[in-house]
Amino acid sequence: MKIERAYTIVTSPGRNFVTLKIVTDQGEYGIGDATLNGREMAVVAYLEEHVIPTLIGRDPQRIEDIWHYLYRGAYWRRGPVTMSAIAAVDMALWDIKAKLAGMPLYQLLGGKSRDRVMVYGHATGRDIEACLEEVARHVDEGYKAVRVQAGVPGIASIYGVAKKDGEPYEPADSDLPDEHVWSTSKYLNHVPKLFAAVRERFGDDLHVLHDVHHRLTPIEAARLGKEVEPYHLFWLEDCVPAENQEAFGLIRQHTTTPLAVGEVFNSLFDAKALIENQWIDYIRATLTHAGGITHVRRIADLAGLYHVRTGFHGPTDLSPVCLGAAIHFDTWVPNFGIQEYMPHSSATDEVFPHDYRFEDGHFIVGEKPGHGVDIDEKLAKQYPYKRASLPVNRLEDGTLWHW
Ligand SMILES: O=C(O)C(=O)C[C@H](O)[C@H](O)CO
Ligand SMILES: [Mg+2]
Repeated sequence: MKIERAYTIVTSPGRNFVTLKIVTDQGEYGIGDATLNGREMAVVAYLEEHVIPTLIGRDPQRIEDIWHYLYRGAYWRRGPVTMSAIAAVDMALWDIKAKLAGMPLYQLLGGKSRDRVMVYGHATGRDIEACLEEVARHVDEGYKAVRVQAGVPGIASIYGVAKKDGEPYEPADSDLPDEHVWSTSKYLNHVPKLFAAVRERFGDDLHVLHDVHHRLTPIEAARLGKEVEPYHLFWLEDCVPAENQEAFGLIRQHTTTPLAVGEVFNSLFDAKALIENQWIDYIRATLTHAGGITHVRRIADLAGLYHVRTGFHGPTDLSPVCLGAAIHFDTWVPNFGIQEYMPHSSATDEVFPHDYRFEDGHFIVGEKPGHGVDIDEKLAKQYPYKRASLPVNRLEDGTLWHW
């Protein structure tokens, strides 16, 4: 069996997605998600110019060999563009292999470790009351875990809060980057009130999560972690930028609030020290940005040695292909933690038919051979690409800060 064709499909049913399709000479095909929010066309160029030509004629069953050919063979290793391209190839090849085996992907990985996969939804509001209403809606819809993000008085536009209450949050909302203004002190003085209000209204059993989105220094994160301990968060995410993994060691000395990090990671080496020193509790690197199933499986295995659990990134800027494959992975992986879930638009779900389903705060994995997600190429063509950029963030004095 040989790879006969491979090509990228760029579609934008409300937001941009990049999908790689690999077709064998026996007619079987697989698809992978190659979406890198705000940098989509960089991955398309890398795939079309430097990856796809090297795939033609290869045996699609040799997943591990192809992975190393694209990783070691690239010379310029790692990085979000390279690893998203490798991930898309890897996801498509696992899809093909599972289809050839006539089994759902989770069976190929090792079978079910659980019957359903707990998710967390996104409750956002321009103020605490609006956010509580969104929490209530999620609880009514059966969610057992909710991420809470609310506006902060004195900060005009903040990460994770939709422009209009009740609308989904879409960060890539302009052709060129919007500029937001940030105040750490206003945020730190306000956000503990959000968690107090959630616990007051919804009690102790609801899993509550929060995303700081890389904006604090280690000692500020230590202060926040300590202050929110009475509200026993499920996790505090991306509390500091994680290039310097040791920073989490300082935070860890001050607080028992569980820490999650890694949605921007693209290889095991971004997380190795964090995991081996048990500086974190959840690793967020997911299939599309961290080299696919072949590599993320290794991250999860290392994490499992150190009581670190998976908590895959899962916003609407990862396509249903990534989500579908992730649910198979989540169903298998022994050290599963939780799966992020921002429902895609109905237009997106039409372009990407899938067999996973949401039920009572959990995902139920599908039983179709492969990862269970397809792409309607004819429909995809109706949604042309339009550049969309993530914002940048400045402090009140104009310093370019972390977004
Ligand atoms: O879903 C999350 O936790 C995020 O932080 C979302 C990111 O801002 C988003 O994926 C960037 O494209
Ligand atoms: Mg995040």
